[in-house]
Amino acid sequence: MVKETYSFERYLNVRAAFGPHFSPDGKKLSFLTNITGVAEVWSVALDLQAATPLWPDQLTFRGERVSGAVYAPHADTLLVSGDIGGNERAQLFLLEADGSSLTPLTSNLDVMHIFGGWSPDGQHITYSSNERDARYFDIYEMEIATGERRLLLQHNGTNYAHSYSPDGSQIHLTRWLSNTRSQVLLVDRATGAERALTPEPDTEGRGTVYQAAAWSADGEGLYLLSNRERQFHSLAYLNLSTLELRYLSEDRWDVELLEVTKDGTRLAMAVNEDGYSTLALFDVSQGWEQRQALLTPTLPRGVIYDLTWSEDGSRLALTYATADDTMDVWVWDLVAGAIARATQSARGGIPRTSFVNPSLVHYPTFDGRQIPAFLYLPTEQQQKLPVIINVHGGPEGQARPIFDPVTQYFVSQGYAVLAPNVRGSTGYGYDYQSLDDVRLRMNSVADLQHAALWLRESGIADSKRIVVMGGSYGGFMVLSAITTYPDLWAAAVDIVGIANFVTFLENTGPWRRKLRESEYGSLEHDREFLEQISPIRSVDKITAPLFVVHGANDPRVPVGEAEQIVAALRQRQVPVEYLRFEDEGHGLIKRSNRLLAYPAIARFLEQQLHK
Ligand SMILES: CSCC[C@H](NC=O)C(=O)N[C@@H](C)C(=O)O
Repeated sequence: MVKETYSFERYLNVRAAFGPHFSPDGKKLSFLTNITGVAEVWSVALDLQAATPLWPDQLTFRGERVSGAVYAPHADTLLVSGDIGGNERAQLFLLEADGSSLTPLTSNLDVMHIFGGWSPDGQHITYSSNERDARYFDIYEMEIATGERRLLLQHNGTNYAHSYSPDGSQIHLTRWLSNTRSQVLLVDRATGAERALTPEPDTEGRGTVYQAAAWSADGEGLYLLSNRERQFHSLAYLNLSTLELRYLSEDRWDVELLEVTKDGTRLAMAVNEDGYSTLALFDVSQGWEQRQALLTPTLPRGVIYDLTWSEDGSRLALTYATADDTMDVWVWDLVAGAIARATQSARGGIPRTSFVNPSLVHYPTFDGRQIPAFLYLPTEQQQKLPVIINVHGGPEGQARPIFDPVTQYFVSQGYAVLAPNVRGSTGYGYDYQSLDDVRLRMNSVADLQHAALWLRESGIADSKRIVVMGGSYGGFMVLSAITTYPDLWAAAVDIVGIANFVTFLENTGPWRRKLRESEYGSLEHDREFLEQISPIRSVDKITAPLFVVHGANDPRVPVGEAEQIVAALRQRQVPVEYLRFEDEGHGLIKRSNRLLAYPAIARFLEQQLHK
């Protein structure tokens, strides 16, 4: 039987739903979905006994990305965050839960507003913003009824508001010195006094991260995740009186998500085990030592993106995806012991059975390490294939077995796709994540070289048809790979990538420069090294045809990075195609733009690999 193949457009029309939040009465679930081409807020009535979910309602019609929606604690309204044109300058809105109105709460379109949480009485919200100084995030509070806001905590650093204490008197925030050094603090709403709950981050030596804190019901402590003196982020309890941090879980892998019910009796956590998520639920009503493991749903191996409890703690919503099925919102009913798929995102009319799951492989690299990677193989042929090495961004990031329509399309076209977690990736411990820092940068690019060598030696790859593709930091990796190891690649695809570390650090959003210098090196101390390893410096080495995509509004990797590499290559007669999108930022989030870019990339690769 001839295998049915589907156009790229069909794959790019696979929808996704994510970011759930229960209404206070638990009868509705809001979520984000890109059904209309970009993420908007929808809601669905919850009748988990219904054989199929009830029809959802669309609540926002911005035509621009919504990045979050959170119900107020005692009203049928939601706090919605969204930006314009991918510029990440998120604004805050108040949405009536029937979709009848979307009222802007912030109006300065030049600054970022990052929602933290609702006050327990629903009268206020806390958020962080760089309104005072583009380089720094301060903590603000706004009275919803009047729109009046006040600067609660001013600090020349990166402060993110997270939540109010159960009694509403304190706001919990984290302060970030770098990507690996943070601190937990409280700010008193009445006095504005800040109280450090964990030590001020060291500027030297090993960093420590504290994150994802959840209040205990009595407000006496915070459950949180930390890697203090550990390789992996582990569950811990911070006593607010003594400031003692007590680990509650062993660190075999990163605990990546943590949510506690409002009454503090139930705790949900997700663990990232070699890229796959496992869920654990506990009754902690008698304290952690007397915890009781609760029944968890049986789900196929995949990735949990977020967790949220219903007000009464009887249900847990989670966004879940597997490599062979799109992201959707599931609801676990702890009373009924039943799991239900609350959203049913369309798969572009493509049978789920045609999507493939990867295998987790490990390949040897230059220093004897084994690099973990997810390998997707076409079902028919599995040798001497065209291969795409798809490099994740970050570098603090991780390739995981999630649904990616671009990967699935290329596999359906007979490509193998390898998604490596080169050194510097998260998910494998502090030391592994540090193996690419600053002067070690090019070792991670060498891991890409060895991925290509392994694919050739294992017979999977046709050595003349190996492509390297990547976005953001992954785009840097692409450009670095084709300048450093030019003979390996038949073609390359750079999406919002860094071409020049000096101009990138000079021009990236001022609020992120210091944080990113901790990963890459600083303009003050490492300029010469950064110039030396910047791909723009070695454009003369490039022979691989290159496809470049960038968003004009990119606040992270300015579009000038793409312009530089394209201009340089056009002077050298290297085949280069370039798509610049005026209504996008750090990546393509609008389906209309994805429908232009990705089929063009596929045609480009077809041309270059079969010329
Ligand atoms: C974890 S912070 C940076 C993640 C982001 N994603 C893509 O790689 C990013 O912007 N990375 C690069 C470009 C950066 O360091 O700014």
